[in-house]
Amino acid sequence: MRKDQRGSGGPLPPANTKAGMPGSSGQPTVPPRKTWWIFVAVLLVNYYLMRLLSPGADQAVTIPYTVFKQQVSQGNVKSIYSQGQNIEGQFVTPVALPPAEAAAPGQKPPAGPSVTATTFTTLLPDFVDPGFESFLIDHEVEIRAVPIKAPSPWATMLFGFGPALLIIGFYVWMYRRAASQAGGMGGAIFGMGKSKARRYDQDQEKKVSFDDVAGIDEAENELVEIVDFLRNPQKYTRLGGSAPKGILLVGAPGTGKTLLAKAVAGESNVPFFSMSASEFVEMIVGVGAARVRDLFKQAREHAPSIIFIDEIDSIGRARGQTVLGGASEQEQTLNQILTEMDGFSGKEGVIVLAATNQPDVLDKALLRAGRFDRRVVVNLPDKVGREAILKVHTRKVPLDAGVQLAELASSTPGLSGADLKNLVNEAALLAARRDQEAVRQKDFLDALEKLVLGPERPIVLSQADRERIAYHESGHAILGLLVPGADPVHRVTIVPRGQALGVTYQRPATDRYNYPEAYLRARIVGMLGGRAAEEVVYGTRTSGAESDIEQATQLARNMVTRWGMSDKLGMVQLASRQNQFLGAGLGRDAQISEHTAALIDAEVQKIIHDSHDQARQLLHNHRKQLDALVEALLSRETLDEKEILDVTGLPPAPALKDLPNAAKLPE
Ligand SMILES: Nc1ncnc2c1ncn2[C@@H]1O[C@H](COP(=O)(O)OP(=O)(O)OP(=O)(O)O)[C@@H](O)[C@H]1O
Ligand SMILES: [Zn+2]
Repeated sequence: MRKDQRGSGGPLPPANTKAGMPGSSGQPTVPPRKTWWIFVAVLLVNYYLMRLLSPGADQAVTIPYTVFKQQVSQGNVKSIYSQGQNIEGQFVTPVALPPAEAAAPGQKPPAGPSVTATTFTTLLPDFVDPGFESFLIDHEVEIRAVPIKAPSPWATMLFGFGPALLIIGFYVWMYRRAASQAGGMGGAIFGMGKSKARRYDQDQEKKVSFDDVAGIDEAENELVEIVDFLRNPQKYTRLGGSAPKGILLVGAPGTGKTLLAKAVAGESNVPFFSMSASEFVEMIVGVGAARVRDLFKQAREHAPSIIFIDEIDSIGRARGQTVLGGASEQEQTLNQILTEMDGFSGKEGVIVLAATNQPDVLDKALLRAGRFDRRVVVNLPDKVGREAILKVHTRKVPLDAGVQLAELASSTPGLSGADLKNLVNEAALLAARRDQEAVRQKDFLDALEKLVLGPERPIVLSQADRERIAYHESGHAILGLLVPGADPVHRVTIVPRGQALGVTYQRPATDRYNYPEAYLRARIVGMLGGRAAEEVVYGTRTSGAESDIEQATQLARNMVTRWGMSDKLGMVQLASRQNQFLGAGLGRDAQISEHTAALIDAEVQKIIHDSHDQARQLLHNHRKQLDALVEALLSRETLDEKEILDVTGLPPAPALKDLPNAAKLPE
């Protein structure tokens, strides 16, 4: 019950957000942990190189003063260098020393055979004899001014510049990685201002045509003209006209805006430069503008061509209104785009397509004539559209004869093209896991459930908890059958899924574009049915109604503040309009007085209160059916539409149009 969610269609509470879409934007690369290991390895290699390159460093042995004097008198010491009492020197011929005498400084004498050494160190005793200097000169020992163990010039250089080189190398390498991950041309360190735009025309296999786009015909039709222009520009420019320079594709996430842009390129057979607007802007000021310049330069060189800028809202946000810092960089980038678009005449044959799902935040300057003055709205697909999209994506999937894409399309209102693609993919994976040769309808339905409600969650619940959840869900389901106008109940389950401990899955029978007040009230009554059932049966409350309460309140508030459905407040706009595509509120709030705010709260409470009473009353009157459904759920866990009707003996809820007075709910 905790966070039990109810499937719902249409844009009321956003029915579902986009699920599992492949991310289309190149995120700035963060060095992963692995990188640091490589860095450490490079340091180690560096260290060992040093040791190799500094000669004699490890062969020098410490010898007693007596041995040193003995070697000098034998004429076997070539040169020495002294500093204070320390003397280091070189033998003429290497000397084999017994292990006890040949100990590297600070180390225990090595065990085993004697050590052969060419360099040595020793310590002068305090009482060194006065004739020591002439003794050395007599035996032709060179007294040097520089240490014998001076590192080779190579080592000096490495010591001096090594760390700096290493760090520079590391950054170059990181930068290249980042650039290549962003899919880029020009990954050198000096290529910062390069656009990193991807060209799609080159790999023919990935070429997209209008055949791959389905269910968004209006948008497609508007772009057909563009394709024609790109194919033979002369036809249009002959009489002095010029093509549109910029077209803004506007629509919810996953509706196929990118796909459409690619299809335009594929159909017109011109190079397609694609870049996500967020990729323009990096931390360094001025890079964005440079990338824009480079992108447009490339496009012009390859004209006729298409530039596609995804997520343009991330830089095209009205200037001076950015959320966080970085405004000036973003403004520069935006200004550069405006300059570039003003710069070409429209006869070069470069067309700029841009996509956004927040058209209302865009800077007005972008939308002026001669820039993105055409706007193509890409809507969520309707039932026919969804079927067409399913057809496209099942082209290469072996389907069982029993698969009915039309039926699937009607139970997926609110899903975008990307969602549907994902659905087909999940179903195919499921069928493969079930060792089938073809994908069956059931695989699609199970995949849909997983997609909309999340994967099953294996948690163990006590018998008492299960019963309580069963009552909660049955409460929703029974009201879905009783309240006229309620959406058909497709499924009830007490298998925990995603966030939910149980789910009642309701979907409108057809796509809805306009919501009668009675329908909205029926929805609220149904949403409150879970808690109401618990109250009727146990007389106590649990926290399990949280998301029901949230959704019902939101809906009631919209009725009052946006849709003028409160008699007390009337048709006054009391809340800002929502973003059509994201469901989030728009920036500017409607101005309301404190008095009005209090009235709104009272009206919202009244709707909720009345609906709650009604839910409790209806369930109280149908306790027998409620108990029957709970019993079936406890033994079978999941029931589909037909089973629900069988178990309860209730007919499906009557449609609103069958009622004499649709605005009022029956008692
Ligand atoms: N109308 C459609 N017909 C066929 N496939 C579609 C359609 N819409 C989306 N898809 C599938 O979904 C994928 C993702 O869609 P796309 O990236 O074009 O969406 P978008 O609108 O650009 O989304 P976003 O706003 O998140 O960038 C496409 O590659 C395509 O496979
Ligand atoms: Zn609930």
